[in-house]
Amino acid sequence: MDIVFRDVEHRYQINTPFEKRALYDIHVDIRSGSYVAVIGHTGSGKSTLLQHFNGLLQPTKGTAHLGDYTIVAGKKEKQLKPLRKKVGIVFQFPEHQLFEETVEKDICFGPMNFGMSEQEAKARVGEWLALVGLPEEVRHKSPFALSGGQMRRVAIAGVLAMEPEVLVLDEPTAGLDPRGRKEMMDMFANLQRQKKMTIVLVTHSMEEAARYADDIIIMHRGTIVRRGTPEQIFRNVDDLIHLGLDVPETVLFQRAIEQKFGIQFPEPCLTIEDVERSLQTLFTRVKRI
Ligand SMILES: Nc1ncnc2c1ncn2[C@@H]1O[C@H](COP(=O)(O)OP(=O)(O)OP(=O)(O)O)[C@@H](O)[C@H]1O
Repeated sequence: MDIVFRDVEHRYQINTPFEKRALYDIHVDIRSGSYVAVIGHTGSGKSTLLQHFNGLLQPTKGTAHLGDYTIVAGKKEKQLKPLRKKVGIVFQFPEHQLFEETVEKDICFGPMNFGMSEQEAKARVGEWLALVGLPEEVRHKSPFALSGGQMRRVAIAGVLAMEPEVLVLDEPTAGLDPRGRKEMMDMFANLQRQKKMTIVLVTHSMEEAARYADDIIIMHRGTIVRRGTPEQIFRNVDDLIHLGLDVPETVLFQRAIEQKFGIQFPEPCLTIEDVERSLQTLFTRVKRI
């Protein structure tokens, strides 16, 4: 399903002394099957934006087209249950929302709530555990007996069990160690490829955005200020620094070497593998001379 926002604004606590405008005139298209990273400072409106993707929040101005749904400001859309199934949101620290006695019960909760029989849900638990890289043995354990990373995988399996078309991830790797982060990010990349899911990733990690996304949105004070491929976004280092954002270390390395030696790398270095390839090409050229 495509997501298309036209002039979407969101104000919290409207008509109260605490009224706060968190989104201004958002105009955005997210194509089905794409992998979009949303980056921006704390308070720039990322979480507010993504809660509009399944109607948890509704625009206070403008229109949100979410697949077959059109949510128009001022007309409270009530029949959103099917949309919630199509767009799965994994909130920050999703493991805090686990509550059942066993992993199996926790994972089955969502699909059963959406009408799947207990028998079918239980029969598919093994498949959902495999999707998030957990062994069958954890099925009958208490989720609270697992490690933090495993608990997070259980929570994610519960969202995947609803077979969403769009998976929205709000800082899914926060608090994980580097290895856990990489495993989790690779898992989402595989899901996007295998299941043709759309992924919207909110992250503070420029490295994650550069490596995994094919499209980047930068938010600043409730608006979208930049949009482009990782190559387009990270080409403009000064612009990112001006916006107060980090730049991947590999991009800074490339820039420092290019400036110091007056050379140009053959390709933008968004990942360590890009650096390796570029250096190999450069050294081969030097050897020939
Ligand atoms: N329930 C609320 N009531 C009032 N204001 C809110 C509410 N939730 C968020 N805000 C405000 O809206 C603005 C955008 O917040 P939001 O959480 O969307 O930003 P964010 O970019 O996701 O931040 P973070 O990276 O810290 O999660 C902030 O100024 C925030 O204080």
